[in-house]
Amino acid sequence: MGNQALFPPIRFELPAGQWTTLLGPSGVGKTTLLRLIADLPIGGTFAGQISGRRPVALMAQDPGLLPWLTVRQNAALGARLRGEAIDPTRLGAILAHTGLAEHATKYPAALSGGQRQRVALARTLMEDRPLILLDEPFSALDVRMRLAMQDLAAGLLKERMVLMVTHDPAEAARLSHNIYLLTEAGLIVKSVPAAPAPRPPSHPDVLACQSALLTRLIEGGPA
Ligand SMILES: Nc1ncnc2c1ncn2[C@@H]1O[C@H](COP(=O)(O)OP(=O)(O)OP(=O)(O)O)[C@@H](O)[C@H]1O
Repeated sequence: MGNQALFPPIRFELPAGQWTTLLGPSGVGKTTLLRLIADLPIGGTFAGQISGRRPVALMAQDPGLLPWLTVRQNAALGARLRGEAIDPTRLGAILAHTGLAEHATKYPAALSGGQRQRVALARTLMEDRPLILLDEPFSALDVRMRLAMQDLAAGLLKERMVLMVTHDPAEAARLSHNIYLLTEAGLIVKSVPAAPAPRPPSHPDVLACQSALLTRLIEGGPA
């Protein structure tokens, strides 16, 4: 950004049908990377190449709900903006699975932060896109809800190409097929547990992966 590069040249691939997770210190450029992939403006210039772009759904850090629309209308916003028919069965199921059915007619101002985040998740899950970008999608949720939403997203996005940014090593260890750590020195590939995702949070391999990530994040420093 500005005259200074955020990080040195990096290269990575997003395999289809896999969940790829990006961790790293605050301000290193994770959101910028998502915005680049989504072809959205960034606060600087980009030198590089992104190949094989696909139609994308981005769930940003800020839920970005429209205050004059209800939960139900916000969740279906993508189709509404494109002038497409909304599948009421799919919408009803996603609102039910995200625990929002009873809040469907409320407006964002009447929701908690976690409920707002779930509306943003519901909106992203409603988007039938091959590439899904998630920026700290579960950060505002309590532990039980977080696990439930992780399982829901992992199930609904199984066939998709997913790139998630998170600060939570436990989340990364549970959900990922590939884990990258972005630092000022470059991109570090981390190993993932062998068990199929989503993995139980207390599985020994998940705890070991979580611990290794935590250690690396605490240590910081160059790759
Ligand atoms: N629109 C912008 N204009 C100028 N600089 C920006 C802009 N957006 C982000 N930056 C800067 O670019 C750097 C990377 O920001 P980015 O949001 O990608 O970090 P991040 O790794 O996602 O951080 P966090 O974990 O805190 O969300 C930061 O130093 C930030 O201040």
